[in-house]
Amino acid sequence: MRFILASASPARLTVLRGIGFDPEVIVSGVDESTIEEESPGRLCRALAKLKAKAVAATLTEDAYVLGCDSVLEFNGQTYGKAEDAETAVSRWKAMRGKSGVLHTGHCLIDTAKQRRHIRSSSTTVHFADVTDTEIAAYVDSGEPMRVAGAFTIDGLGAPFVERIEGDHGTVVGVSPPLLRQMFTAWGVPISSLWRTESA
Ligand SMILES: Nc1nc2c(ncn2[C@H]2C[C@H](O)[C@@H](COP(=O)(O)OP(=O)(O)OP(=O)(O)O)O2)c(=O)[nH]1
Repeated sequence: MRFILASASPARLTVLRGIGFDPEVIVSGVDESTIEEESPGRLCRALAKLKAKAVAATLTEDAYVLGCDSVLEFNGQTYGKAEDAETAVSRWKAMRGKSGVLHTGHCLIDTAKQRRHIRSSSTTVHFADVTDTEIAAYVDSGEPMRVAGAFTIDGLGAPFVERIEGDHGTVVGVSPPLLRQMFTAWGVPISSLWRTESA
């Protein structure tokens, strides 16, 4: 059955290909501002559901559809991407030397059997005590404005993350162990999603 990633995220596509999937990308194009939730867990799950449902509604053939959304919980606030350089600098000056929780919502839809999982995974991220100069250089790279939480764990931001508690994929944007749990709950072995060499 087709596996559709309802996300524009190159990072999510890389993770899914890395675990042997053969995902097709259909970007949902939804307006994320329509969802307001106090808790970061509820927010990322609601946004993941919005994206997956929007794409599933366009399909004429059966498929698994995965929508995701990542947010950073820090100091009691919930953050997405840094909207501009000034915001990224002030966020990093607040985050350095401290920790936050990256929550990634996952909505997995099986259109053939009309079933759905909506779950999120959370990973605590400990930030290095970076200098003003490092923050300026990192923001100048443009990366913090492209990613949830204004940092990456596998890009230019990696040296600025001291350690994590939880799975790595959750920080990048999709959690392989959570995907396994969701498919296993449906009686679908994760290995059945591995692309065959001929594909
Ligand atoms: N490579 C990498 N990307 C990250 C990391 N943390 C967050 N991101 C990226 C993954 C997603 O592209 C983005 C999270 O924003 P969203 O969940 O809103 O997804 P995005 O807007 O990119 O695409 P989508 O809304 O799913 O079509 O940040 C990281 O540690 N590494």
